[in-house]
Amino acid sequence: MSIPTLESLRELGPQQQPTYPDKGAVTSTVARLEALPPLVFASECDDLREKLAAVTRGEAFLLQGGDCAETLSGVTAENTRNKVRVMLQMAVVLTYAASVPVVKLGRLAGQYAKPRSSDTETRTVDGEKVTLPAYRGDAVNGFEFTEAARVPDPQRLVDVYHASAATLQLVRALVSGGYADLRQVHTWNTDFVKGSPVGQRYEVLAGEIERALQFMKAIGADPDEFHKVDFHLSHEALILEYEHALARLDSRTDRAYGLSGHFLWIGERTRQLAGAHVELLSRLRNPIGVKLGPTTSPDDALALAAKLNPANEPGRLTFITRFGAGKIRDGLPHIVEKVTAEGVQAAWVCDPMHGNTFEASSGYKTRKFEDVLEEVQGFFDVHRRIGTWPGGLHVELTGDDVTECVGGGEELTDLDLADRYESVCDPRLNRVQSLELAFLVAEMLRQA
Ligand SMILES: O=C[C@H](O)[C@H](O)COP(=O)(O)O
Ligand SMILES: C=C(OP(=O)(O)O)C(=O)O
Ligand SMILES: [Mn+2]
Repeated sequence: MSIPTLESLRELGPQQQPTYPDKGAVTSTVARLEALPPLVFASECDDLREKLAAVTRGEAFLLQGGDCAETLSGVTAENTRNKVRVMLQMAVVLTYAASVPVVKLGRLAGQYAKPRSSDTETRTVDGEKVTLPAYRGDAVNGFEFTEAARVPDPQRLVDVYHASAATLQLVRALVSGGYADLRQVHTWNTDFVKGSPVGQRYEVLAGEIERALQFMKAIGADPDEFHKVDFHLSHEALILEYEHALARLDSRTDRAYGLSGHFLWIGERTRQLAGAHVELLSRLRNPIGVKLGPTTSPDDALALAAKLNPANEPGRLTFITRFGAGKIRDGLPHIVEKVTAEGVQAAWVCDPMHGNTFEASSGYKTRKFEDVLEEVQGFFDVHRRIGTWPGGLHVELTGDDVTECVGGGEELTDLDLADRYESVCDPRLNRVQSLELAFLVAEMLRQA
């Protein structure tokens, strides 16, 4: 299938796009991006598609996680390593406690553009109400609350490309250079997390794994799987100029791939069947996802599957449901039932974050750990009742000790949010909360 032109996509009236004041600068940025090499390889996307086919068949579990919004200034070795590390710890917990292979997928190296519910943001500055364009992610404009920062600048797309390349390079080094080797299972448990109750629980599990590895070594078994780990990268394919410029024909097969990341997803606000995002991703060969919120009808899901995966190939399409803790038990079943009854091949993944956001009395956007957990439990219960496989978890998390979501074992409250609230968009689980979630989900998985 050919790649549609950028012009034809723009004619579809895409949602959630920046309004760039300087059209000439957009044209030259797109030309620059088109000339740059792809960030990932088509064969890596194919590998991930195979792994997601195993998820679709109920033979593996997907762990997808990372920031709501990456920032250009956040591209440091420490920040990236911390995110990879918490994902590795969570994956080990899930794999070991539930005996299920875990497919690891970062919301990383490209997650820089944000859809917003309002085009503007109003704050009180020096006693006066000031309204400016909303922050739409570092790919679009600056977070700083000034008129100048909030003007969309296409040059940022090139900055995002280079920041993603740097992140990718570091992730590849961490993954292939020994850091992700299973024999490092103890060394991932460091600093603040190590002393926490969940860190101690992890320590016990890591000890068991180490003994098992020593036993394997003693009997002469040392499979490759202990030394290397697969880790793929994903982001929401939102800004058409960027995604289109990095859509390339694969020389092996002459098929089009979106080579800005391995897995691309379509957000809740841009999943219109006749919209530009669905059109572009329908032409790309990557494994792709679509977020499904509480307004989705079973027919919407079927139509999306028909358009995005006409060959009904397992691994190609992942539905990421994000209903909210109070809606999932009523809203999800009829979608899963109808999609399953029609024989549609799709992986089902739970995003327990985006339906559970609220504003704390302190004004911070937050989520309750208990709501996150309740949505995951609802997701597992629905799939168990229908007999379908709860294929994975999609979470906003960070490897740092932030205070953005309330609750959890540390019992963070509204009053704690100001201590270390660093997200520029949605609140993320911190490292302790992430690990706690992994243990709780492992228990649900064991029962599934
Ligand atoms: O990450 C998702 C969206 O960009 C985010 O939830 C939008 O939040 P808003 O309602 O503050 O715009
Ligand atoms: C924008 C996001 O989610 P959704 O499209 O589900 O609102 C997100 O994943 O950050
Ligand atoms: Mn988000």
